Amino acid sequence: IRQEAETLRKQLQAWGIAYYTEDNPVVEDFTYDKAYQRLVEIETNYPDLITPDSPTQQVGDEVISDFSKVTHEIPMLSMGDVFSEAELAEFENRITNNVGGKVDYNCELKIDGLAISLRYENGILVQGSTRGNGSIGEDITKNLKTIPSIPTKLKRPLNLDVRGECYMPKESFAKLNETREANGEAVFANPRNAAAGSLRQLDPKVTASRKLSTFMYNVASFDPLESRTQAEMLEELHDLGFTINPTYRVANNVADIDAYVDEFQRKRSDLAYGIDGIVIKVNSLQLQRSLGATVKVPRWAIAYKFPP
Ligand SMILES: COc1nc2nc(N)nc(N)c2nc1C
Repeated sequence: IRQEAETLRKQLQAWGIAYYTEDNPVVEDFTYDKAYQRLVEIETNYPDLITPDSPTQQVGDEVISDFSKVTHEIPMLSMGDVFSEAELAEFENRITNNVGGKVDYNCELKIDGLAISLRYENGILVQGSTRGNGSIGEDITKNLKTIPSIPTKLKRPLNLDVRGECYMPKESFAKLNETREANGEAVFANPRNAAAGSLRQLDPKVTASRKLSTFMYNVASFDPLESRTQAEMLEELHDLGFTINPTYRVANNVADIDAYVDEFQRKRSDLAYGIDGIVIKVNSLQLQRSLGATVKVPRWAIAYKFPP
């Protein structure tokens, strides 16, 4: 029993380090939980086997492993997905019927990264967080402040929440995995996991070393902005100091949307970052507001997903 307790302690400690500091779980949560429960069972029956360094004694454990929580005043929505141009036409039909006429759309690349929200007060970055479940995310302000493309001070003293995608460029991803492999560490499966793991680091210096970047695409503003359309909003974000993805394009009909989709399905492998599809949004912000959202997704936007 003493030997079993010792082995369990060593395993849980090694797994805990990989999970909490490398954010790179080397075992399924289930395996970790089973071992943890067995150790608790042994220590309950044989208290003299409890050691101060046992994972069951590290009360601070849950603190270092968890970031403090952030409530999104304006929920961070996800989006409905479509997988064919026929479904895309159905989306456009729904909008036309709902609005009672043809509208313009803004087409944007769907970056394969991690959704983040940046909170500015009087133009100063005061908080940065992950989407989480849409209403409650994790406070990763310190980590986000290490990313060069995120302005800590805006060109205007505005109060706003800006949403966008944090991603790891393909090249940084390849280099990171080369280094990890050379150091005998587990490699990340894809740039999205690498970005997520790098953002959820407890040590901002590790985040800073991962060469992350951002494309911002949405403003949940508390101060009125000038822009009247999605495309103008992207330009306004750019003028405020954010990095936006310049490939966006206004489309007036389904044929133009299909052309954009086909173009970037072809260009996908040449891009410096991963994309998992295209986002098509009603361009008029006033129409976006009047179309509104369901509990989980906006009615005025759809994601056309590429095959993996
Ligand atoms: C309006 O909501 C959204 N807009 C988006 N736009 C782009 N370009 N990429 C996304 N991943 C995205 N995601 C969401 C939830």
